[in-house]
Amino acid sequence: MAEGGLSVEFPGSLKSSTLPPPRTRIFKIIVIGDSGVGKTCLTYRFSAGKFPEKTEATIAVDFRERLVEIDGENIKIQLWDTAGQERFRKSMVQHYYRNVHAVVFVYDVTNAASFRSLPAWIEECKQHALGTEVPRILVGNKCDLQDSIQVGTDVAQQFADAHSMPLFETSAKNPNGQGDGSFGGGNSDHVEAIFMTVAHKLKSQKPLVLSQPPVGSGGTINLSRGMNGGGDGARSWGCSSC
Ligand SMILES: Nc1nc2c(ncn2[C@@H]2O[C@H](COP(=O)(O)OP(=O)(O)OP(=O)(O)O)[C@@H](O)[C@H]2O)c(=O)[nH]1
Ligand SMILES: [Mg+2]
Repeated sequence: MAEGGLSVEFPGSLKSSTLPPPRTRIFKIIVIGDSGVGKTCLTYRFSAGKFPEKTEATIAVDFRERLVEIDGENIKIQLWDTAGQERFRKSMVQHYYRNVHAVVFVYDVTNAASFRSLPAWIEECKQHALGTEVPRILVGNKCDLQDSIQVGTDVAQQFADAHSMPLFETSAKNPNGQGDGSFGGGNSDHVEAIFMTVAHKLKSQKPLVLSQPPVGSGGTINLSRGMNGGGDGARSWGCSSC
């Protein structure tokens, strides 16, 4: 048997064929929001399992990936960590929004201006033909800075409801809520739970049409929703604010 493959005998045939290993679906999730809200830290936290010691403003985009298994299926979660600064975004914006499966909007709970910017980020998505059929979530980051909070949960929840998005409040730095237990879901890794929730949502969406990767694409699979797919809107997948 070829490595990683599966050898099968077809009835009536003397030849055996080698099937490729099962394909790994890729979910492309873009993470957007003002500069400094913590997009790089959140995506790094999910992919590397820790808070980065030092970050610099992202230029254009960084990719972070993690392979997860959901209900026995291998899924690659591909996070597109985009630049918040306009001057670093210009050349790449078109690429961010191509074949996106989900959008994560991030604001900083200690920075009201980053919350006020959210309508502009939502508008940018609309302009790139991303409608409500694409799952979207709202993340308020830096909840560990309890003494500096400028955006309360109530106002954030109202905004999330108005835009049919689940709200998560978390901290890339202290994702377990250690210290005060007021956020973060006990002992579980909250940042992990956020991205896994999105992946579960994407996996449950039906129908998903797998298209063959172009020759030489290195096995990348494009997913597109069928005509009737994803029509339930974000609200139907529940609010997980915490
Ligand atoms: N206290 C605290 N600081 C955080 C948290 N997340 C990020 N930071 C800090 O916020 C600053 C900006 O974080 P980044 O992740 O680089 O921000 P960004 O959104 O990627 O910024 P751009 O790349 O410019 O768009 C860094 O100094 C981080 O250490 C958090 O949850 N808590
Ligand atoms: Mg960044």
